[in-house]
Amino acid sequence: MSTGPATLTERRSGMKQQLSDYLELTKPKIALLLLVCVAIAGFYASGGQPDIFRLVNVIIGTALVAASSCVWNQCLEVNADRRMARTSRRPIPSGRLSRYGSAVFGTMLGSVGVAYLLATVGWMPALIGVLTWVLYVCIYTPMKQWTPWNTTVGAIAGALPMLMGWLAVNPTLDIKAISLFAILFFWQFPHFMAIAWLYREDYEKGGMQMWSVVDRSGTKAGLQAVSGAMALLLASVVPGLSYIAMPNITYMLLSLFGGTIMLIASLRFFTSRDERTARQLLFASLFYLPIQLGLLVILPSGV
Ligand code: HEM
Ligand SMILES: CC(C)=CCC/C(C)=C/CC/C(C)=C/COP(=O)(O)OP(=O)(O)O
Repeated sequence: MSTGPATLTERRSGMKQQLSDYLELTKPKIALLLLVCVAIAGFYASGGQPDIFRLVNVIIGTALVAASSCVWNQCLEVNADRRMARTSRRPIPSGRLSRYGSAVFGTMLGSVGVAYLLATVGWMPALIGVLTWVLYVCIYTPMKQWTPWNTTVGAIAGALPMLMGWLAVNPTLDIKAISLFAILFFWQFPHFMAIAWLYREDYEKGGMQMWSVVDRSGTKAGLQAVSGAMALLLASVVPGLSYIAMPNITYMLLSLFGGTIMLIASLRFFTSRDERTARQLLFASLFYLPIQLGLLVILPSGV
């Protein structure tokens, strides 16, 4: 053990580690996909001709508020995270960052994010940002310990950023805005039921009441995945039903194709309920979403 003063190299690598720990607290991979969703919602809401500054501003503001919510989520879940293998190496449970310092960091991110949204894209996206934060941190996070319905609440929080992207460029929420929200909402059921099954032992150790924990047979998790995938398939077709111009048949056919793959992966998971089909479903969900949303950009349907 070294007792002397830290060398410059040691201090530099300590700082690098701290920076990467703070970054890890913001769950950057989830945030990245979420921001792609926000960007696509904004692009789509503007009929393919967005005010680029508003779009960039809503992405920056949402990134800050979402990062804040993820930091606070980990400040509140430190005891559960410590008990689960998947999360025990996170910066707070492993002791690399303090809970207090992280809470300050999370509060700063959130305050700057809300102020930024207010200043650049107006009160509507800012209000949805605050509501999403409250739903995720104050309701979903503690709810994980009480009831498996937590996922439904988490999925509302996961889908609301779509409306932030939309409202930043278009003040009217129409059927297409609602269908974008619905796509992201229903997508989370196959996405998360696969995860809930893969980590069911971990979740049990952490005291988390997921469907895969309260029903060890996996039937309920499987049913939730299949129901979510069915609703997703229907919701994904809606943006193609243009009521001004012609329905966009290419978009609708490709959406039906993608939705069917998600449904087949969910049905396979439901019938087999094993590691392989759960991993395939998780993998399919992570591929499906950017492709499905990308279709909205490359095959616009007369917003
Ligand atoms: C009920 C809602 C959700 C829950 C409970 C949930 C939970 C999780 C968990 C636990 C993982 C880690 C899986 C692993 O370690 O193998 C994960 C991965 C992932 N999730 Fe979700 N998620 C939800 C919604 C979302 C949303 C809304 C997005 C973005 C639009 C998203 C994007 C991702 C991505 C990109 C990954 C892979 C990256 C990684 O492993 O960290 N998730 N999700
Ligand atoms: C604008 C704003 C506030 C956006 C926030 C949206 C957001 C981060 C949604 C995430 C959805 C979600 C429930 C993820 C899983 O968290 P988890 O706590 O179950 O994951 P974990 O077990 O890995 O911690």
